[in-house]
Amino acid sequence: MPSQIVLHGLGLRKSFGSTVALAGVELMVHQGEAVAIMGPSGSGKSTLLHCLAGIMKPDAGEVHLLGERIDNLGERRRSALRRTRFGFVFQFGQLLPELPVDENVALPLMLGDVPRAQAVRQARSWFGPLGLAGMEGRRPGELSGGQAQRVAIARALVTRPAVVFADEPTGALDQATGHDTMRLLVEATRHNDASLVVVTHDPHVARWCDRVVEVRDGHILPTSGVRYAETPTPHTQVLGQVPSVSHVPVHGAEGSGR
Ligand SMILES: Nc1ncnc2c1ncn2[C@@H]1O[C@H](COP(=O)(O)OP(=O)(O)OP(=O)(O)O)[C@@H](O)[C@H]1O
Repeated sequence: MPSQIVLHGLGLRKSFGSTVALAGVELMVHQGEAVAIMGPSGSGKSTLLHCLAGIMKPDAGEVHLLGERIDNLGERRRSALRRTRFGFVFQFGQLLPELPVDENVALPLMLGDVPRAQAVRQARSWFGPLGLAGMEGRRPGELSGGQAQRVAIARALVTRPAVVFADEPTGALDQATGHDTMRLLVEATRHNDASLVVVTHDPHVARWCDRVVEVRDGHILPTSGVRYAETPTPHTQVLGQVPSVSHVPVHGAEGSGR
């Protein structure tokens, strides 16, 4: 069971004009834990993710990463933190269309001053385990939606982040592909001891996670957040054709330190 608290948001409040998006939220995420954030449209899920990830400053409350307060850092330091300690997977991958996909994965390393050849080598080590062998030189437009999301997963993990944030990572995929993508996302983050915070509407996606929290009108429901079901969660089962991630590079292979 994970024990160390990696990410802790407390008393988080955020309004947009008269719209209260977050009305005082507390959420703790433990090391290696996968947490799904669910709730109706407009309930505050993305705002919560953005506040936890340092994309947005809350109006009140605090966010701590491994015990250090991060919400009050200036934009430059929050940007550096997002690049080095966090990984992101969005609904539409958000890969750079003009770059081959190995360079897309290598980009966060290069932005952190890892030499290009080393960054690309490190990036390529993710392709086989994620079922992308042979696709390193393709452009994002030459991939299927599921393949593009696997590239996005590699890009999110290549810097050895403490936490991966995913906002509707399967929202643009059919159900079977979404299922496989979610399985890879959960397995690969866990394999690298990273925590995962995933916003989703889809209960099938949420079932892959260790814990589900329900957001309503800017609050986390007090009844949500039940941990660790007795029954095996789907990530422990053998499912379908997607290659195992047991050989995903642990901590992204050589190079940059946490
Ligand atoms: N930049 C913004 N400007 C104005 N209002 C915003 C902004 N971002 C979010 N909101 C409002 O804050 C509330 C919460 O939005 P948020 O995007 O967090 O909800 P959500 O649960 O992620 O919704 P969805 O599932 O539809 O993506 C909504 O009423 C939304 O309209």
